Amino acid sequence: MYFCNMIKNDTIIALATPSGVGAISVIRLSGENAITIVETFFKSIKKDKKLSNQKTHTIHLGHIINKGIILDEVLVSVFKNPNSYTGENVVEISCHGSTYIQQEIIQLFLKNGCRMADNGEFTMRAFLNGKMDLSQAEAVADVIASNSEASHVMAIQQMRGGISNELKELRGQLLDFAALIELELDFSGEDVEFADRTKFKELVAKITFVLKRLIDSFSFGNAMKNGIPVAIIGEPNVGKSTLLNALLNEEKAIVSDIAGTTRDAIEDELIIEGVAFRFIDTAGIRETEDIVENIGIKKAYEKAENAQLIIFLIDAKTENKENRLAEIETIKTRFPNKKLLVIANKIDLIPQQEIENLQSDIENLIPLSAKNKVGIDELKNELTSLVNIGALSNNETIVTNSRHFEALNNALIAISSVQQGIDLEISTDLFSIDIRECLRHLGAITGDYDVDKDILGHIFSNFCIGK
Ligand SMILES: Nc1nc2c(c(=O)[nH]1)N(C=O)[C@@H](CNc1ccc(C(=O)N[C@@H](CCC(=O)O)C(=O)O)cc1)CN2
Ligand SMILES: Nc1nc2c(ncn2[C@@H]2O[C@H](COP(=O)(O)OP(=O)(O)OP(=O)(O)O)[C@@H](O)[C@H]2O)c(=O)[nH]1
Ligand SMILES: [Mg+2]
Repeated sequence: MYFCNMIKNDTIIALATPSGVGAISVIRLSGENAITIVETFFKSIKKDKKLSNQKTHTIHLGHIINKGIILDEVLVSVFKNPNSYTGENVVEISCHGSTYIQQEIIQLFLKNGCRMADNGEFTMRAFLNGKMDLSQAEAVADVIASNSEASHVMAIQQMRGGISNELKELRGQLLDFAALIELELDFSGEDVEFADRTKFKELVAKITFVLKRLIDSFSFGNAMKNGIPVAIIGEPNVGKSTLLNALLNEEKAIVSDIAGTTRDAIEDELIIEGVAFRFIDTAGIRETEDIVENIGIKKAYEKAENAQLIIFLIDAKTENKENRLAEIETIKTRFPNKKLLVIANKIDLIPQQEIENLQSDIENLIPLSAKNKVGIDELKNELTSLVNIGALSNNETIVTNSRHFEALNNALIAISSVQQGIDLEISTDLFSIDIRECLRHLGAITGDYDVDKDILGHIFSNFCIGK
């Protein structure tokens, strides 16, 4: 149903700026009749100036007038098919930012030949009219959502065609080979070879290489986009919630000297040096009969399991030093594949000499006092150094979209079958199907190949209105 609207080329309208009061609001129309609809109600300050006679990419001052009543003084921008964001006729009306004016203007045009745009419908039209490919259109939503330098860099790179450029040429070359190999099949009686086998093998190897690199980039890209999850775990009362609050600079979690204060995991995001981290404070881990606390402890382990980084917090002041070393070992064996940061909290309670002893006992230990906010900056530095953001500055394509990730994996499976076919020297007609399969998955990323209408509807429904 959602999509039914979308395939029409009627004229759509939406507020392009946030709803609410602002200095100026922009109302955007797109479609065949956008210019003529606005023209009916727009009176230029220049005598006899008609919008439909104006050149594309021009701006005009005048008034929106309905039945002799001036609604507002506005600036109107005209974009003419095909030279616009959507590729259709587009008009943008910059009016004063009162919600009353916004609504009156939108209502006026709704009564006169427009309909409300669905979420993402402007960008969907840009895609359907060939202004951008599907992965670029998807990146528009990421650009809008980006809230850190890292997620912004990746989204802009994608919007400018990162993954598309990387795949376009390879897909084109594979398509050529597919055609040649299928041509050979037509001559199957005769022993002809149109497709150069050596070059074909090189291409398959190259595609495999590029796909693997893109697939590998996803876990990094995904973490950068959504924030790197950092679980804070440790025994009750060691100061996990205090640390969360100190990092966020906000009293987010309840702190008390009662062991077992935190039950539910508490999360919040913090951007450090342009990278988003998602800190997760958890229930203190211990043996207990308390049912609710036990649920919290189980959750703490789950959070650690799903995190990229684990902060294991210990109390700097303890009688039982052996026990503490054993605990660190237990955490290391329980989460062998995680980056683990061991932090000793409450150093304000012990003398300097003991801090140094601790550091020589425990490798890479970070000493701090969460309560007094001592050592927090050192922890932040450590966190950023653990995240290798080199890939970002190298301008490498990083996959952040799970739809692309899935398509890349499917393409890799298909190209691996092709590779197997080559290795086993089986007849080409048996693996030409796999070549087509690979092409199909690569094409799905850029929208060059039969992307399901439901998938399109799904992709664009996640946009905000007016985009
Ligand atoms: N006012 C306004 N600002 C905006 C947008 C918009 O639609 N309106 N954009 C919306 O996301 C972004 C800019 N993207 C745009 C991309 C293409 C065209 C455009 O008119 N393209 C034509 C002509 C290019 C030219 O010759 O200058 C074209 O592609 O043919 C406009 C905006 C961000 N800022
Ligand atoms: N002296 C000192 N006390 C601290 C420090 N950090 C936390 N505390 C105190 O330690 C007690 C426990 O702190 P919490 O942050 O609630 O500890 P927690 O690890 O979240 O405890 P649970 O939620 O019960 O697992 C509180 O009384 C804090 O004020 C510190 O750096 N120095
Ligand atoms: Mg707590």
